[in-house]
Amino acid sequence: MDPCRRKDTCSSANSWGVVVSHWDWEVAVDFPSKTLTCTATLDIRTLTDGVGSLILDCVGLVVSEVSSRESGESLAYQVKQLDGELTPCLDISLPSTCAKKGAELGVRISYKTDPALCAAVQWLEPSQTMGKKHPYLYTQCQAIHARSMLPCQDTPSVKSTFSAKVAVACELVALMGAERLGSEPHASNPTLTVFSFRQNVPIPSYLAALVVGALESKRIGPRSHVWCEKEMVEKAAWEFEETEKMLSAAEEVVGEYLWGQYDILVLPPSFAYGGMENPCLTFLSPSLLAGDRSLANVIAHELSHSWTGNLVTNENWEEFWMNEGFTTFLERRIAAKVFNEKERHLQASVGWNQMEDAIRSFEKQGKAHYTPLVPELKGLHPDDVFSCIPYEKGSSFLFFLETLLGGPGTLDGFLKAYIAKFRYGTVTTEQWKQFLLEYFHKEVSNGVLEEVEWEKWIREPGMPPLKPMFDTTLADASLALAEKWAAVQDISSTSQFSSDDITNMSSLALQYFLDVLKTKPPLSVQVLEAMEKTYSFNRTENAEIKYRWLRLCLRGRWSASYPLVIELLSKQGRMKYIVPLYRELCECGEEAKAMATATFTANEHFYQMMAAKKISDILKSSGCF
Ligand SMILES: CC/C=C\C/C=C\C[C@@H](O)/C=C/C=C/C=C\[C@@H](O)CCCC(=O)O
Ligand SMILES: [Zn+2]
Repeated sequence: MDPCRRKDTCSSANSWGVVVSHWDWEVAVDFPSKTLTCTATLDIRTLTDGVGSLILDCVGLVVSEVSSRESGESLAYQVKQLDGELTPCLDISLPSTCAKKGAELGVRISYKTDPALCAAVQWLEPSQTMGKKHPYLYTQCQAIHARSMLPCQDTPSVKSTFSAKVAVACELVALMGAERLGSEPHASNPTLTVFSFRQNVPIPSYLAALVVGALESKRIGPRSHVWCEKEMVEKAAWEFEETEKMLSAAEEVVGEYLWGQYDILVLPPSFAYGGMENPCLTFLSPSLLAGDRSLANVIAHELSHSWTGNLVTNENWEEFWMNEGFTTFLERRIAAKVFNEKERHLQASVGWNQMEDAIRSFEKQGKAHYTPLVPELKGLHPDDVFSCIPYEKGSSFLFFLETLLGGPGTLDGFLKAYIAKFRYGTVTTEQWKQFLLEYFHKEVSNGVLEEVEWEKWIREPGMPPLKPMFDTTLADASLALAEKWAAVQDISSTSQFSSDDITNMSSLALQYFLDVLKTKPPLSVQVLEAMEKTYSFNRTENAEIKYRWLRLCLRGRWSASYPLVIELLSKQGRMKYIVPLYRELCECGEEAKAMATATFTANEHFYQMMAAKKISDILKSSGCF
């Protein structure tokens, strides 16, 4: 093993000795049994002499046969759990023809997924869809769930191309994060249609993505469609109409878009994330459909991953900020181009406050070791460590470097060169730093970067060593208003407020306002009532505002807000909202805890598996069960 190459602590694969360069996937989707019946043929190549086996990550896969594509011979295999590894693996004995470095083989694996263990796939009943007639499934593989639907080297350090054929009932449509090659009737079963796909850009396993449902599409740009159930198509097409503008802005900064199509899929509300950057087909939560395009920055974020993350990929999950910090930075460079520089600064300020909240929350839970930009993950599941910290600390770090190097836009040339150098491969913080220091060698010799406390930014837990100078023009009014509300002593003084206070505030400025209030002592029930009367936050359609508002209500123990919290928790599976709301609800006393438990029990199967696990952990640690 290359001693400079750090082992991915989240994968058992022997990818130091053998790599999968392409996988071909044949899938039959069976809704009644909630299983995928598959054959995966992996093209492997040995990297050293004497590799006797292919070790793949594998969770709950019921393997029926493994054979060589070339000879048809069966290959011996064993599913086992290696000491110190997070999940089981499939150990396949390789034939003697693979003994030498550079040997190639097609390894064919027939298997079924296990509905109880397949965290990658969410199966929805027709009743859980908008149309109510057809079932639906979608996948979420990041960080390490691909192994529950595909035996693979489930580490971002390995990238492969793939091809796939997916058989589904005739009335359904299958899509993957790939080029769509078309569909045809199944050769022997007239009730099935087979959809074909190909991804020619090598991708890590976490970007494998599949969706099946009664999907329709509408074109929203020269290289973009929006896909969803037909009931939502028009609304989604309007909300995300500015996609092409954002794509073009990104291309100005980081170079040509290399993936062909950039489509968007709007999922049912159980989807646990705001968005997922699946190649060629971004997956989005319907919580972004605010009706006023105010949450479309998530599109800027997801499409930015087409460069930072999907082309240049974090080498392992400890390096997650190489995906997310860079993407958040690029997302905001797009905001500066499409809107203006001040908007970019407001986004960064809101992000900074979110990061502070996440860091304080981990510290309170005794998990400060989750807060460095590059945390140590040995023995930890990436889902547990996930937060906005790599996004915001990472983006703030880049922002700070940009300030030292000359201000807005001065990193753009560097970013383009960085993408060109590392594209189709992976990267570590150390490689990035070396490349940055070489690229800016003149500035370095002039001492411009001398004040950077690299180790503090990169390795130390807690808040970064300094806060970059964000312009506060668009935040000032929110801050002043929050200070006024926080200062209310006598309820009669709330007559100074009126709905005009917020008429000219953007959705983001309102988020800033509510975030500042969250850092203050809890508002009293009377003050919360007055605020509701003045601003009608209970009725907002904007999910970012709603969840912030409800958190304030819970902190103020306003029991009249509990039904609204329960309603959100029952309709929405996005973890960014439901995890903090469950946590806060559990702090509101025994009655609220009972409500939280009942809500979870009723919705456990609506939530994605990892979301359900996270919430169940919160309830357990709160003594709910
Ligand atoms: C340093 C952290 C270590 C590992 C984390 C890696 C992966 C975490 C895993 O839980 C998956 C994350 C998937 C994220 C997908 C999309 C996000 O960008 C959405 C952000 C939250 C939201 O807006 O809803
Ligand atoms: Zn992202």
